[in-house]
Amino acid sequence: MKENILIVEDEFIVANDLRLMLTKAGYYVCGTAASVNEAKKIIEKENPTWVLLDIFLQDGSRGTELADFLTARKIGFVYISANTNQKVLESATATQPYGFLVKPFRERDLLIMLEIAREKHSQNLELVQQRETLLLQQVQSLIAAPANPESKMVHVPAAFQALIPFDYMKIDFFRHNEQADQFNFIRKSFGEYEILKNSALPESMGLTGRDLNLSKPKPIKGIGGYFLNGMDFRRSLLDDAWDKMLSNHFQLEAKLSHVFILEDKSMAVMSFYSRNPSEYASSKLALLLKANNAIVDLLYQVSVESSIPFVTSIKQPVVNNKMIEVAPGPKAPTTGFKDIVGNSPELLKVLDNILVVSKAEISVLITGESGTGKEKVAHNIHLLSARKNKPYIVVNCAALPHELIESELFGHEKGAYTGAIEKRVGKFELADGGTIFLDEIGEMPLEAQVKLLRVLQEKEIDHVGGKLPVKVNIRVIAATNRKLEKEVAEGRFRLDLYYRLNVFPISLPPLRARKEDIPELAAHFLKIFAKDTGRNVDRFTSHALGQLASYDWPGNIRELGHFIQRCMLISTGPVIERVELPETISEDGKGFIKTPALRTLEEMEKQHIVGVLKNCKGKVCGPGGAAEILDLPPSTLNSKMKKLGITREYYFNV
Ligand SMILES: Nc1ncnc2c1ncn2[C@@H]1O[C@H](COP(=O)(O)OP(=O)(O)OP(=O)(O)O)[C@@H](O)[C@H]1O
Repeated sequence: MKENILIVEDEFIVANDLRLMLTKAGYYVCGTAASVNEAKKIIEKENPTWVLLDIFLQDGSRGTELADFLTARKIGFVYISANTNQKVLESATATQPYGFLVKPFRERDLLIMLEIAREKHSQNLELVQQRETLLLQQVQSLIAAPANPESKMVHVPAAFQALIPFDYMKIDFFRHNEQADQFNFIRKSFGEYEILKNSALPESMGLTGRDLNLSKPKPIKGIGGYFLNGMDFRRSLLDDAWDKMLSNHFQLEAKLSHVFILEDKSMAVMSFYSRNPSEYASSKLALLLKANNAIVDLLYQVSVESSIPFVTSIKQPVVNNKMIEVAPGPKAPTTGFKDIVGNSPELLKVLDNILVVSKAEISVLITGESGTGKEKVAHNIHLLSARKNKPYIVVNCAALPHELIESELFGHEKGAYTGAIEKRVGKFELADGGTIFLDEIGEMPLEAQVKLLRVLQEKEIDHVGGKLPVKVNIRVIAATNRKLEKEVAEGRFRLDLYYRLNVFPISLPPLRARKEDIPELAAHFLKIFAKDTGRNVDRFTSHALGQLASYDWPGNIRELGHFIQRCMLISTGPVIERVELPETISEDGKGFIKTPALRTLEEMEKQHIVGVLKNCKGKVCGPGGAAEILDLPPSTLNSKMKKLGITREYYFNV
């Protein structure tokens, strides 16, 4: 069946050009609208598969205004605009389109974008479906849990966290439009919240009764929900003293709020707040709406059956999570993560994402500097997925010899080329039924990228020298420490492959952006190495921990791990009192600051490689590259650099 496209474009010539290109390519154009209102009428009548949306329309309406209308109907849309102003781009991106085409464009760009959008749309529908199911399951299992209302309340935030991310959440219960109870949930670590009831939160912020009277939460004006991101949220604070107080205290930048009418006609408002200024979107409100009945039942249960007396006075005693008896609610997801340590908000966000995406079958692209834990994240996604009992195959694309890459990935037949004396099963076939993790995907040569694209599209591989394609059932997780958008722009990475892999991006923060995780990581590594070596070293002094936290760790967690291993080996007692920090890049980025520590062979090797890389202006392989000068195969140099934690920061821009 032909795909049905609506064009929302007020410039006749552009609209006509689009119509001609699309018709020629086999699409059916069901209409052209010059305004948002006109578009809505056509959409109701024609139910298009796709809408191409201009952003600024002459009647003053904006294409972005249609986004919610289309999302609610599960219709995919892509923007076509001449305006690439960052603010416009940001507001368009917040509506989660399937693509963005900048005018003027070529016919080919339009068609490729539509093809990618189609793929993304179908994967997105799967993700939406999976999120809806997950939220419903979590809320329903909480309703069914044999626990008292207070205990259930303790588990409410964890049921929502991964689906509607927040740093702080509150539930206000209203009776006869008067506030009856308020529960505040402050995220502390994965699956752990501080819960403060009524006046306990403002009191904990040091506010007095007078402040509180001035900043009471606003009464409910209407039903339904809304969200405010970034500037819109900040503007709303001008006439919402309560939110202003909260946002100042917790550095909040976005809010999503929804009113639920309970069985006895009382009301409950769930409000989620995030430090991320673009956290919320209509898709998250839609999620709450989908689970509306279950959420209403849950909120009714915890409000009506609550044995906590309704509090009208700010003098009521504090009720926090330590005082509420905790009974078994839905299974806490915390237990599922293997070898991941840390509690910083940045890491918690990553864990939320792992939880959500592990249940879907879609591709994941993990980005982050070297040593930030990309492989750990990929492995955890596999372990939490339905494929957990099937193979998990790791391929380091940087270490594959260029001439053998296809045979390594896809396998070869006996005699396919000189030296192919045996048939070889490739990594994709080994991963059949399970997950393949393509590490350092940015290093994959263009020819192999074409083949990979085919595997993703057709779900089949061709053996080198083989006659027939072989079906494979695999989930692909890819990772890179490169900026793939830059690689695409410079022609080293295929745009279509990028879009296919980037269905669900997870970005890992560098260690310097989450220094609060350093003490926990340090203790974690110490424990592991003490066990491995049988040495009795089990603590750092706070001075040593302070030293560790003061360093930027360009090699991230891997470098920290190696360093702690060395500290342990040279320590003479059970406590590491102070550390000699590794060499670091000087502020001008040009040289090392020397520390008086005696160098290990590894450090010498590292310094030598960095020196050569600097001389080669960062060129690793090819003529005049570091590998040639060091007389090493590029794959060996790459793995040495990885092992020694040599990242681009060490040798670039010098
Ligand atoms: N959150 C974490 N908690 C504990 N250990 C971690 C964590 N993240 C990473 N590590 C450890 O740090 C090291 C590097 O992690 P990993 O190999 O996953 O990083 P990477 O980003 O894939 O690196 P590269 O880009 O070089 O391939 C490993 O030893 C891993 O066990």
